[in-house]
Amino acid sequence: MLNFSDKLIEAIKKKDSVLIAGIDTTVENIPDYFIRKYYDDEKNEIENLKYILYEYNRRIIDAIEENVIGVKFQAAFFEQYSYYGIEVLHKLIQYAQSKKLIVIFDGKRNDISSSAKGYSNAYIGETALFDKKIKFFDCDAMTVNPYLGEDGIKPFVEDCERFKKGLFVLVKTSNPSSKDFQDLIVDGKYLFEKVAEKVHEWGASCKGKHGYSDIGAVVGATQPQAAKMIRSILPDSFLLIPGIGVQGGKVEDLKYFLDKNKMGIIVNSSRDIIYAYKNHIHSDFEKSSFIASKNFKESINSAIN
Ligand SMILES: O=C(O)c1cc(=O)[nH]c(=O)n1[C@@H]1O[C@H](COP(=O)(O)O)[C@@H](O)[C@H]1O
Repeated sequence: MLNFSDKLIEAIKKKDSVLIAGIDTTVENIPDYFIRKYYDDEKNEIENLKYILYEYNRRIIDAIEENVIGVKFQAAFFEQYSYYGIEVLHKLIQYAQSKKLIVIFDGKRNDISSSAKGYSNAYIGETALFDKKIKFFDCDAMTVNPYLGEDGIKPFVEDCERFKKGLFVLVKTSNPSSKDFQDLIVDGKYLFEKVAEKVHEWGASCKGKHGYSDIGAVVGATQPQAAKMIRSILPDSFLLIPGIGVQGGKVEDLKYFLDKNKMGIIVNSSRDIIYAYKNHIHSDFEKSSFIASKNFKESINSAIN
């Protein structure tokens, strides 16, 4: 079985893309014509939710799959619909896996180690159930929050080693308030630099055959200055870069995130892809998302090659 970092590298080469589509769909943003077509008055809201939320995202995945290496599912968008949403998430993860896409679970999870282990079991590891061990979600990677420190991260790192999975630790996030804590000075360094140093340490035991670590960092596209500093601390980690487009991150700044081989990045875009129909690219939502993802892939490639 390939390490996560090797899987990423192979997918990037095969598809000539570093693009990840963020599946962050809410029902109110699904086009009216789609809802009118599929809403069944004979069924209740929940049954309609489950069908429409699944079907819209499934079709988006079909439309964009040749332009992206994977999908990132943001848990909040599914959790807001209670366990009905989680059921849809589970089905969509399986669908993306059947298409050989890389699946990232974005829940920014963490807790004390015993609880962190439960999150890790669910999304990248396995859960003991009677006399069996079950891989419930079996995603390729997940996002984690480092605020609790090393003992909260270790259960995830151990599962990465054991199951060849990946982690993306929040190092410098894309939002304006990321400065509140992440830019505090500790021992003469920014706190995000300290976190990056830890990510480097945690990743030392999980390296793939290409020499990249399976423990990566989340660095917002809106943070090119921080990215330069983080890259020097993390020369062989993948950076997951969200925040391009709607949040103000620019494709031209991606060069600051690259490693010495001009690699080591994956770039997420959510709303600009899943709701591309709102930009009137095409009358059909699937074609709109296809065109948006293709344009995105190409503009990223010309900015980083
Ligand atoms: O971990 C993330 O994915 C993440 C970290 C971060 O710093 N900023 C950030 O926007 N994200 C996620 O990336 C996605 C960005 O969505 P768009 O702004 O619509 O492309 C959302 O799912 C966010 O939750």
